Amino acid sequence: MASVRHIINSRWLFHLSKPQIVNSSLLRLFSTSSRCMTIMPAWVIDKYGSNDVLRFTKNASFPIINYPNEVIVKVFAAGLNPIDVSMRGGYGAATLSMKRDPLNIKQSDSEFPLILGRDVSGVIMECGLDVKYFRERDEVWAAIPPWKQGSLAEFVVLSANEVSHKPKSLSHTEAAAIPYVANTAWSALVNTGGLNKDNCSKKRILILGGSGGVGTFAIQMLKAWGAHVTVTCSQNAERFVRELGADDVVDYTAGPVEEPLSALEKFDLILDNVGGDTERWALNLLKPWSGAKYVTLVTPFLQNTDRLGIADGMMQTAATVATKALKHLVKGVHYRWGFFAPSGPALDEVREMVDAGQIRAVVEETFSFSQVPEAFDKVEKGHARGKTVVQISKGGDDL
Ligand SMILES: NC(=O)C1=CN([C@@H]2O[C@H](COP(=O)(O)OP(=O)(O)OC[C@H]3O[C@@H](n4cnc5c(N)ncnc54)[C@H](OP(=O)(O)O)[C@@H]3O)[C@@H](O)[C@H]2O)C=CC1
Repeated sequence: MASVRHIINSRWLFHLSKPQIVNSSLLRLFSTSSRCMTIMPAWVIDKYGSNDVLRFTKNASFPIINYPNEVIVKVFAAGLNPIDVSMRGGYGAATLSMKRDPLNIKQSDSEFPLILGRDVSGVIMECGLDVKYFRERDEVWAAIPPWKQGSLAEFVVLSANEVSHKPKSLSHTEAAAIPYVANTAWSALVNTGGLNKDNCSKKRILILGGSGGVGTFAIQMLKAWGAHVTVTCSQNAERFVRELGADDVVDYTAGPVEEPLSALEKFDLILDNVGGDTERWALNLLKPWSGAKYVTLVTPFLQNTDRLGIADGMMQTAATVATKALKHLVKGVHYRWGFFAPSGPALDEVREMVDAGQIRAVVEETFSFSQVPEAFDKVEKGHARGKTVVQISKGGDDL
């Protein structure tokens, strides 16, 4: 399925390489039907700050299909992630603003009003003319890149290559709990870590921070692929992560976690969802000279560009990662940074695992569209046990 989609969508590259040929008078020609809606309800922010910058409006700009490979999705449910809380406070603004497509933000140079929310489950309302893999009324799920307007709104526009058909076995609320953490775990474990369903069966994987969004997904995917999975989490999450499939569980609240971990057989890959001082000891837990990798999701990349500007921030980042990679390479282990990467084809593969009963959605709490500030409060307090989801509009099968 994914390969068919790759072939079909290779046509997009021509159009995407020439965005300058698109002008406003041509925009409507790219979509299969005309629209009369110009505004929609959404939660927006007009400046960076704490929860009080969140503002509900009925007059947010309706998304427009600016490129022929785009689709408009009516949002039934939106998942929240720690990055939404960070972006509300201005995290990544320098880099993300640079990546924002001027055709997909308002005519002003500003990113505001900005719509947060990175996960969506909903139904396709409109397709660009080059979209072959999807049709109007298809039920879909997707993770929205942080440089695009988000899903805390009634509609969102996405590239078709970011979108995937939703698993039939999940409600929209459940489906909205998966795409962002799935695309992140996939990028870190598959693209960066080199794991796949065929090479995991004899591998020992350590997940630092297993009880949150990324961890709960990663445990299930790795167990479906036959890996042995060790997890660190709080003592009160032990049963929860074991139910998801974790083989060994180490309580990080009981004392320095590196001591019990070093008593275990060494690992082939470590996924670090915690950061901080973990780098000081975690790489010693890998099997040296065997291709073993440490992949951390907690990187200073966006902080560097926020603090130093794009050019200096990127130079600082490159220098930091190169120095660390070299330092560990001489000890026989690989040091890597992992990043979220939007991918509809990866979600196609995840859908198959979900519909086969190998991965379940872990929804910790749901909120209504009027409760978005409360949902942010929940995520900001931390101690996640799975995902927080906002139900956006009536009409989904579960709403
Ligand atoms: N680089 C990238 O592109 C991306 C990076 N990330 C980053 O990855 C990290 C994980 O994301 P996500 O899973 O969504 O976050 P969540 O907030 O959903 O989960 C974090 C989990 O870690 C647990 N935890 C906290 N401290 C420790 C510790 N010292 N040891 C073990 N567990 C701990 C928390 O529970 P408790 O405190 O109760 O123990 C919580 O369950 C975040 O820092 C996020 O910013 C996420 C996505 C993309």
